[in-house]
Amino acid sequence: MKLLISPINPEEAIAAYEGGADIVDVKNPKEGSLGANFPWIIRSVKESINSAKPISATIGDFNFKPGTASLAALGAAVAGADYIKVGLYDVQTEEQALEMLTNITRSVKDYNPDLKVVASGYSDYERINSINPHLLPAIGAKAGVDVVMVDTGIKDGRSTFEFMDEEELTKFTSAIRAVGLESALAGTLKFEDLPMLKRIQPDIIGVRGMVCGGDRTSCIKAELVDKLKNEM
Ligand SMILES: O=C[C@H](O)COP(=O)(O)O
Repeated sequence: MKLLISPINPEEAIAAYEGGADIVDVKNPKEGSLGANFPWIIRSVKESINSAKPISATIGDFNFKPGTASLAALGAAVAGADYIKVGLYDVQTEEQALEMLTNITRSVKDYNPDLKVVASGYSDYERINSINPHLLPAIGAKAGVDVVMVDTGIKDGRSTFEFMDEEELTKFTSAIRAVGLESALAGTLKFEDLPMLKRIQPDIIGVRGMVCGGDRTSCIKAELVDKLKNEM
């Protein structure tokens, strides 16, 4: 399992890197679960760790706006992101998800075919009226994305494990693997979830709150990233 840590600025990015993050994921929680940060923050995060690790950038919790999302995805790519992550937030149908992901992927890969696109659904999709994440492996494969993920849409302390149990998450990651993509799990993960995560074996786990000491509005602590990396 690779460890993706979500800092909001270069100082936190350095803590994530020093603690042993495998992917440094720039986001802006003020704009939502997968809120986008500014291009200059993405660039300065990349510079702060001397491009020593891949950079991921979220482009937002999106409703059905394929053009806007494609342009945002290109912006993240130009700013230096290696992984471009989109949240299908207010996207309800398979057709909408496919149109979003196909255009975002084209936008990113036309710029640089080596960059990776991450399609994120939400474990709490029912409470945000979004698409069921179990539909995303097939749609993601058809659209040409690289990683399929789940996170929580509402950051109110409830974890992905409250919405999808071990059996369901195992089924989700297996379906992603079966179509040849990488899987990522996130959403208020905690240290005590590690045994279950090890059994599920996603390719990537994504965290913020856990390495801020439990409060995601606080800041990332290198020693907690290090502890997590060791326990993984
Ligand atoms: O991509 C990962 C998310 O930022 C996870 O944040 P969280 O652990 O605070 O839910």
